[in-house]
Amino acid sequence: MRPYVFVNLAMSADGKISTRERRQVKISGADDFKRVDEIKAGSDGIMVGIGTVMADDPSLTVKSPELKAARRARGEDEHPLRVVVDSMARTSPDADILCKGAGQRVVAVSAAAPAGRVEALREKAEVVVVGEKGVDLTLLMHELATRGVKRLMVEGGGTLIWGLFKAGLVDELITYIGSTVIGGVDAPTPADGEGFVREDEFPRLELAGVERVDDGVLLRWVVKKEE
Ligand SMILES: NC(=O)c1ccc[n+]([C@@H]2O[C@H](COP(=O)([O-])OP(=O)(O)OC[C@H]3O[C@@H](n4cnc5c(N)ncnc54)[C@H](O)[C@@H]3O)[C@@H](O)[C@H]2O)c1
Ligand SMILES: Nc1nc(=O)c(N)c(NC[C@H](O)[C@H](O)[C@H](O)COP(=O)(O)O)[nH]1
Repeated sequence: MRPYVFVNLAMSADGKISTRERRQVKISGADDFKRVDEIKAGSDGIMVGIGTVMADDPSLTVKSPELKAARRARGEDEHPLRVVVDSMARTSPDADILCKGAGQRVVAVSAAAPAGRVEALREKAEVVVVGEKGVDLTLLMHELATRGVKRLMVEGGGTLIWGLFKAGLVDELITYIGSTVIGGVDAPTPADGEGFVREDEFPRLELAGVERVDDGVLLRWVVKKEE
């Protein structure tokens, strides 16, 4: 049992999700940011890796007052459960994702995480220990499902997204391609990590949607399940 997992990201026309210095770049236009807020508000959980927390310090909160009111009217927290995948418990207890906005947080760590840092995080979030060195994403998904997460939005970054594909945990990939060029051989891309090598490892996608949004293109793929 696991949540339905959909990845939502923005990348430049040349396939980068931020600069080589991992500084966040505004790739989405106003309409796409509005769309992102809507799908965030329709999710039970939203997940990022520690690399994204260190680079962007995102709060991952729902921005629209109407969408927050609608969540409250459904008896839900204003913001989805926020999840950080963070093997070594490097998330700062002062991070926006742990401090901004009401709602539940889970920080997923590995058994190798230093006890002191884990304890410091317990003040601000539920800490879930899954995995020996890295976070066991399959076990984490089961943990999130037991907490009522049915629809999980994954924002990134590239290392986490590849890890989720590698574990066969992605159901849908939504990519916004914005009208800018970032460049940089070391700039992050939507799927970083080790990467697949053999063609028979490549996840196969079925194109489910193509839409012009702002000055870019929104592509939606459904991940084909292994026969
Ligand atoms: N444009 C976008 O839509 C978008 C969205 C999110 C992040 N970003 C960018 O992505 C960059 C961060 O990406 P990143 O790759 O450095 O870090 P990340 O956010 O993907 O976090 C990866 C880290 O998570 C931890 N982790 C633990 N278990 C793991 C597992 N099983 N699989 C994978 N990771 C695991 C590891 O410490 C790993 O280094 C930033 O520059 C940020 O701006 C862009
Ligand atoms: N959809 C999208 N378009 C972009 O142009 C861009 N740069 C991101 N980047 C993802 C980033 O990690 C978080 O979405 C923001 O950091 C949100 O942060 P807040 O919740 O507003 O604090 N995402």
